[in-house]
Amino acid sequence: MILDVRNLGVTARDGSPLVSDVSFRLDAGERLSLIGESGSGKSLTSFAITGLLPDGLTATGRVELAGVQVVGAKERALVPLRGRTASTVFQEPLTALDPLMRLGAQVAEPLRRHLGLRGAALRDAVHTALEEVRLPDPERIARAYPHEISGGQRQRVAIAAALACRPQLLIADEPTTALDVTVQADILALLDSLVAERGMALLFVSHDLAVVSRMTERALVLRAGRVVEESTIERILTAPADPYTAELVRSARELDSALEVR
Ligand SMILES: Nc1ncnc2c1ncn2[C@@H]1O[C@H](COP(=O)(O)OP(=O)(O)OP(=O)(O)O)[C@@H](O)[C@H]1O
Repeated sequence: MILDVRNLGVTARDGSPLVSDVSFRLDAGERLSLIGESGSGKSLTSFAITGLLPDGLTATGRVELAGVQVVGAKERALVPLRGRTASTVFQEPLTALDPLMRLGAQVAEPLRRHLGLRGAALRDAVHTALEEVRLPDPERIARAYPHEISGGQRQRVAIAAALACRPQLLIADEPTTALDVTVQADILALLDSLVAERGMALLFVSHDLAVVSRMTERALVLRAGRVVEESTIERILTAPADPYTAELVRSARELDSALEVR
């Protein structure tokens, strides 16, 4: 098992609960989505897995990542896991990328830190990482700054950096929400094939049922920081057990049919 989350809680500075009693497991190579409306606790749950909660928030319960208990761990114990055991791809690639640093140097950073690569070996590994996310002209991209390439290309670079050290778990937090729809489909296809080729586990965070059904077969539905349902996507779409899930499905279908009549 790569990830075992048991009774995870996240509390705010004033003690109010933001996430409560969330439990799930992921085996090596397994995929799961976290779905729910805005504010339901999807991102906080995914941040807690690598110990990256925003300042002032506290996690309780257990998160075992490749056997390491993350909740309460010292930062020193978590740094070797991030980018190596588990990596996160965020909604907005600019949060992961430094605007003032050449893209090649940013992809190089995890390769240097975790794998100790230097010189020509490092350059080759950066080139390979950029090629693997199907970026044309990796040499040019490596020399460019984030603002010099498109949003879709930036997300590809962020994915290259996240996957450069071959993590066992990829956490994708709304990875296509900030992108144009046409680019969205390409990025989803890329993630899907990389996860499959490398046998990675995937935790896919999204509010969009259409996107989720493209990426995973199972989902955990969150509402107000609690799990309301864990089921196959098929079951969620056809026979949602919880009234809230039914509502999510209904509004997704409404959106769909609104598009069809145009
Ligand atoms: N740094 C913070 N301090 C206090 N409350 C926070 C903080 N970050 C998030 N929250 C609150 O925690 C709850 C869960 O937030 P979270 O970001 O996990 O939701 P989400 O389901 O990912 O939604 P979205 O898709 O909008 O990001 C929300 O009510 C949010 O306002």
